[in-house]
Order: sequence, then structure tokens, then C-alpha cells
Amino acid sequence: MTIDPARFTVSADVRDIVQGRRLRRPRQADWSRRLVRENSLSVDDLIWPMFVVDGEGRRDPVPSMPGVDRLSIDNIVREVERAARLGIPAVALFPYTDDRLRDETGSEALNGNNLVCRSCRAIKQAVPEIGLITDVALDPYTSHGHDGLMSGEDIVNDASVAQLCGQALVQAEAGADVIAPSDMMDGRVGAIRASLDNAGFEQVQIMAYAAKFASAFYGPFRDAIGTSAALKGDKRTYQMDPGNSNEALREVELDLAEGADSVMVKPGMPYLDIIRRVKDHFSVPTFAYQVSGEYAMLMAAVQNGWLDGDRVMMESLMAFKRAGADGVLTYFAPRIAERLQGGQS
Ligand SMILES: NCC(=O)CCC(=O)O
Ligand SMILES: [Mg+2]
Repeated sequence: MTIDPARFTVSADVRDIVQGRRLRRPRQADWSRRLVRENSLSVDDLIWPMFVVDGEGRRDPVPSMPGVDRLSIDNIVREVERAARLGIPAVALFPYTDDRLRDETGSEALNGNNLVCRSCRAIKQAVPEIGLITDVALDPYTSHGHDGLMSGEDIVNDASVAQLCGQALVQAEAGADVIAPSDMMDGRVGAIRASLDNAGFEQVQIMAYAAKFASAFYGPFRDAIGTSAALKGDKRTYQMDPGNSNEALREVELDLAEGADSVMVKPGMPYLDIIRRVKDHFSVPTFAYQVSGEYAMLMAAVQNGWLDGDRVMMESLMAFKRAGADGVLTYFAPRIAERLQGGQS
């Protein structure tokens, strides 16, 4: 329906008020909207998290993450080649560990020939130019599903840190460019930095999961790496309380003091305020993790036809940029990169 503006009398008062305050003016055309846009999204902002599983020719869908598969090494190499073609700067690896290899201490984490290490070698051989990020935490390897070592009901800090240093070393030896500790033990960044340096890996970066909250949004990830059933209790004695914000700044401050090259806030969208505070306070490379539950939530609505997939994906990523993030770990990475390559934002 079109209306005839002439039929509506606009008083001089209204015109006076609007005069000189027409913020809608630059919104009238695409060229102008693009010129005044404050933030932009580029392929350089993307880190693609990937799930690796043992075997060959495997591409097992993760039911709660439509469009995401667990890949065997041969297929993961193919996908990393695709990431490189798309211009994605880095990928992050997470292993699905066979139940037989899980134990109380997560000893498989220290096996220099474990699935993650074998994946690193294969990827580095095929696609040496891509950034390779590995996860340091024991949860994919422990029978109890916790990120550290357990003594009774407790997750013991310092002994866990020692184990995590060993894990970081085998990953660096296998070719990881960035060690990303996601365990939230106190002091692990400094200890890992020292271990890496002592072993001659002073160029290997540390991306610290500095402010990682005890969140219900990790559910689908735990399905993907097969720890949902194993996990005893919850992670509230080491991950942050969702009610806290100042504490996130202390966590980031300590990780930076201990030698982190970049820091991460996780989950993403429910914690945009934390990203903004971290960026404003420290002005360091700050990453966000759009976690599995955020992805699952959007995809579920998209599959029902309730949301436009491409548009919510782009808008959700733009929100991270606006909040101050330098980059985002997102399961949408290849889809976004394809869209950006097509020249659409
Ligand atoms: N350490 C990595 C994660 O916990 C990922 C969480 C997610 O995507 O839900
Ligand atoms: Mg900490």
C-alpha cells in the first residue's frame, strides 16, 4: 500500500524538531550505508573449530550441530585445504577420543602419537601455511570428563597444570602454532609458557581461554567429543560463574602477566559485555568463541524456517566485531567465508 504524504499535515513543530537531526539520511542507499558502517566482518576474523575422529573416510554428523561433522584425518586435511582456499587464517582441533583410551589421568593427552598430534602432522604437511590451534585440557581424555585431575570430588590445580604442560609439549612437537589452554586451572599459562620456552618452542603462541564461564551452552560440543555421558558433576569449581564480570578482568590480567599472546572470552553472544570490557581495559588481541550451543540454537530455528540462516549468521558475527573482538571461533566459519568470497556482507 502506498500513501499520499500530502494527505498528512505535518506541523511546523515536528519539522523544527526533525530539522538537522535526520539520522535516516545516510541510511537511504546501500553505497551510503557501506560508507558509514563502523565495523566490518572479513575472512581474517574467522577461526574454524573442527572435530577429528579416528579411522579413515569418516564424516560422522554431530546430531545436535546440523552441518558439523566429526572427520577422520584424511577428511580433515581436505577441509583444512578448503579453509586455506577460502582464506580462513586458522583452524582449531578437538578430538573425539575412543572410550578405550580414556582414563583417570587423561594419559592419552600426553601421547605424542595421539589423534590430535597425528592430525597436526598431516595438516602441517599438506597445508603448512594455515594457523593450527590445539586445545589443552584433559576433558577429551579423562574417564570422568573433567579438564583436570580428580582427587575424590576435587579437581586438583597444580598436578593438573603439570599434566597440561606435558600435553602442550606433545602438541607443539607435532606442529601446533598456537596452544590454547581451555581448562581454567590457575597458573597454567605461565607454566605452559615456561615449558614451551625450555623445549625451544618460544615461537609457539598461547591463546588463553582466559574468561571461560561454566555455561550450559557447551552441551552439543560435549556430544561432539563424546564426553556428555562421562562427565561427572559440573565444572563450576574451575570455570567462571556467569554472574561475574570484574573477575573476568582479573583472569585476563593474570593470563597476560603469565605470557598469553591473546585471550578469549567464552561463550560468545551471552558474554558480549565481557568482550567489550576486556578489549577496553587491555587493548590486546581478544577472541570470542561462538560455542556449540549458540550454533545449535540458531541452526534449530533456521531448520524450522523461523530464522533466515545467512542473515542471522552474519549478524551474530558482526555483534562480536562491534563488541571489540579481533576474531571469532565459529562453526559457521566456512559458510561465512564462502559468503564473503561471494562479495556479500
Ligand atoms: N574447549 C572447547 C570447548 O569447550 C568448546 C565449547 C563449545 O563449542 O561448546
Ligand atoms: Mg585463570
